[in-house]
Amino acid sequence: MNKPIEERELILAILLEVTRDKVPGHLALSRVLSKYQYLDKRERAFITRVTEGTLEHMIEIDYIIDQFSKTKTAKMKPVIRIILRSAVYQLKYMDQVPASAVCNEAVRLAKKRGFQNLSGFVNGVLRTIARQMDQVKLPEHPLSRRLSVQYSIPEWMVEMWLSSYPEETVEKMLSFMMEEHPTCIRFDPGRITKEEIKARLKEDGVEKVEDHPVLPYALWISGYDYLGGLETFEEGLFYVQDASSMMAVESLPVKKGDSIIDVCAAPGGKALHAAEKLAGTGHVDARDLTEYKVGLIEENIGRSGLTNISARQQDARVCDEASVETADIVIADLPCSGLGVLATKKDIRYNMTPETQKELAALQREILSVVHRYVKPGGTLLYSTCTINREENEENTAWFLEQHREFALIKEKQFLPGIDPCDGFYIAVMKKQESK
Ligand SMILES: C[S@@+](CC[C@H](N)C(=O)[O-])C[C@H]1O[C@@H](n2cnc3c(N)ncnc32)[C@H](O)[C@@H]1O
Repeated sequence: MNKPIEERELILAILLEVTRDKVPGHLALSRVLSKYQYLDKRERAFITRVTEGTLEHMIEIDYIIDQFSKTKTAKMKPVIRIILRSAVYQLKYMDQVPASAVCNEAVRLAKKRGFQNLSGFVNGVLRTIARQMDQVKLPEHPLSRRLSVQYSIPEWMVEMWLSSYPEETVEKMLSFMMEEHPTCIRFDPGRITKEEIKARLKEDGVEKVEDHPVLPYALWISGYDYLGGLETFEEGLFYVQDASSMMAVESLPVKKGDSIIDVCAAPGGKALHAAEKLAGTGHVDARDLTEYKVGLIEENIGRSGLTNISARQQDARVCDEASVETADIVIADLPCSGLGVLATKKDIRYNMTPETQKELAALQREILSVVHRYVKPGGTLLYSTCTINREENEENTAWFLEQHREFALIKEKQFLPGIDPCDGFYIAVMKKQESK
């Protein structure tokens, strides 16, 4: 079997799922990698690099294609558009693949997918781009358009951030979102020491393991093949979680014996972290909307070996009367637009819209209006999101505090990627007054 063609067919299938069917990129990719286990390390790396890279640079790539093609990318057939996009990514960003091979494989794939009539078009556009790539200039004005093309972030997002943060901060954020970053993991120091987990990761074939600069139980790992294939992962010796999420739980006054409710817990990152902090005491009640999501939390609880945490299905918009004033801590890590994690989830930027953000901000208010009631007098409410958008973050917290004078803001922080050593993330810790 001719391997290069097969890899490119898989890349086409993944990118179609993501761009046409709106399947999250990391899911589409990991499904293919786990289905085609026989692919070797190099092939898996190629598929990962081209799919992630194409998604990451898609606005820039479309801009390049549109300079040379009479039919603009927006008007192209989805299969042809994807074939061109992934080929242009290889031409621009992968020196090790010869330009002629990129063009030939793209033409061959177009024919194989039944577009014999467009193979000349694919060939012509790609060979022109290969010859003239160096002459492509970024648009100069306005600034939002230049940054949008340069960093492949939709212009409306760039405009939103430029209206909230200085230009220099926005450019640092955008630049961070384009870079490759190691995977951040959390281990439980109550279960394994840092030296032991580092040694086990090395045995598992992980090439690089680094200490996180702030959190003693966080590590950055890179140079591994497939995470699900690592023994340390199977044994539940670590949990993949960005440091920003860890800092959310770190900012809570967790004490032994506490009763904690996490109202939107799946897949369980913060709930498990909180349960670890309880060190075998107290209880974490981890909830989510659907049975499927509860299953994900249960899978992670099973791997963790923790016994002071359980999962159940509960719609956070509906008040669970039995929980009112029962929790020392309520974690409300709510569904959000996810713009803080664009460095890892490359496709969110293309699926999010200002309208959806507004709907999410309203949903967050609806959930907060219900779940604050679970906090005991003197207890704590954590509101967090993994996004960078004042409407979902600071404005929602201000609105909540205005409505609920019994809560006081203890800590508020917007982590910014490229500025803080983590993804973009928002935390508001609020304390409920003691009963009179
Ligand atoms: C940001 S994620 C939570 C991440 C989680 N806290 C962690 O650290 O792993 C938001 C979660 O809210 C859940 N969700 C959305 N609407 C919900 C609702 N009405 N009730 C409960 N959970 C909901 C989603 O299924 C999703 O799992």
